[in-house]
Amino acid sequence: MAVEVALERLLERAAASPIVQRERVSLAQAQGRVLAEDLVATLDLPPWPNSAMDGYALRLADSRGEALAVSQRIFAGQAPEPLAAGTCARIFTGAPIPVGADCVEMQENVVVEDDGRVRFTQPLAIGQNIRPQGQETTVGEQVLCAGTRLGPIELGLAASLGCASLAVVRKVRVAVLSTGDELVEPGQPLGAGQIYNSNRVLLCGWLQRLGCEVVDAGILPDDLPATRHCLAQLSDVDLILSTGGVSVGEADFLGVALREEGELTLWKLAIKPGKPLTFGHFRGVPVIGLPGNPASTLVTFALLARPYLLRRQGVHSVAPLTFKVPAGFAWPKAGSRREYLRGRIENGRAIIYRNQSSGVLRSAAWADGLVEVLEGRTLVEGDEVGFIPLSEVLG
Ligand SMILES: Nc1nc2c(c(=O)[nH]1)N[C@H]1C(S)=C(S)[C@@H](COP(=O)(O)OP(=O)(O)OC[C@H]3O[C@@H](n4cnc5c(N)ncnc54)[C@H](O)[C@@H]3O)O[C@H]1N2
Ligand code: MOO
Ligand SMILES: [Mg+2]
Repeated sequence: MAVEVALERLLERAAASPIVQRERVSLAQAQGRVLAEDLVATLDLPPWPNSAMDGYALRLADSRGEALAVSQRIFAGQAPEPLAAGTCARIFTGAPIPVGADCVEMQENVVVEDDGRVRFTQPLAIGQNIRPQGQETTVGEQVLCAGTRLGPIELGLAASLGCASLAVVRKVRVAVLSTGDELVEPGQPLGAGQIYNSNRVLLCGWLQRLGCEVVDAGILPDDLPATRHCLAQLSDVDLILSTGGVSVGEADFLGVALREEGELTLWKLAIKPGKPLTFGHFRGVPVIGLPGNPASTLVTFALLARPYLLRRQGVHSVAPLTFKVPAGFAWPKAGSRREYLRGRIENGRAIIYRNQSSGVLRSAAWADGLVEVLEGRTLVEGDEVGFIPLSEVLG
């Protein structure tokens, strides 16, 4: 199955079981969460016309070559008096424009005479250097729509409108399960045939950055009854996200358990790394089985599980931006699966890490992005490839 078809199916399933509960959280807690209702402006921004420059506010009609006396000084944070006819006001950036003034001249363009009067030497225009009331938004306007993922910019915008808290979608509860008899947690001694569990910390950290509630379900041995038992225990989560045990080996039991007691919807995608990615349900609970090789885990989480989790929370735009860049490498042999190589941009071209084995997580630590080579494609240097910055998918 092609990657885009698998993604479409996953997103359909996600949209069919949206997280509907919502909660109100402070702006500080809203980082990475998803807005549950439209944010509508309850004030104009700016709330009143204000000066864009340090200078002098005046009524254009008063500047007939005559120098004007300064009748008041207005700083940001002050409420000015109406402007006395035939005078100007000293004004600073961000200060409210006094009633009666219709333009601001920056101080660099005026001559202050010995008696303190101000002469305007340059042509002036009505509205000059004035930021009008409501230029950014007016009361009642929709500023952010429900389903927007909240980052520092959106939260800054909400703060500018005076919001101290926002209604967000409840966190998705995700159980992280590492399967494999060979796995040992860092800090423990390593026995014969064992390796350290790297996927657990990778996924738990990534999910937290995504705004999920992580349930660490630990290490699961390669054993069918244990797999069944473990999946059955995780009945109260929104998603079981496992690694390993999805290929065709005699110790790969996740797919077997799903076939027996649930539903196996997706398996074997035309993606490299990540072919055995598995999606299904166990007694009604959605399960995404990521392949165990760490680079496969990373690629399939970024391109399939992450969009699924965002869509469950009602996010509309879930696909990462892909840039077109010239390849700085040749690809003489076409593959039958779409490849996501760990790479970087150097001198405007995509280059790839020397070892693209799906067991080599170091390739991703070296990389700034995933270089997409379509199935059936060969490349010579300079041909176009896709580039997905890791920063697009890691947050
Ligand atoms: N005969 C075939 N063998 C394999 C196929 C195939 O089509 N036919 N597919 C290969 C591909 S592609 C992949 S990817 C792997 C996926 O295997 P599983 O998802 O079943 O994962 P495991 O076999 O359990 O582990 C694979 C590999 O990753 C290491 N691993 C697992 N979990 C972790 C972890 N938490 N931290 C670090 N490393 C982990 C594990 O030790 C294995 O080396 O199957 C191929 N085989
Ligand atoms: O798909 Mo596997 O992830 O090539 O190694
Ligand atoms: Mg296996």
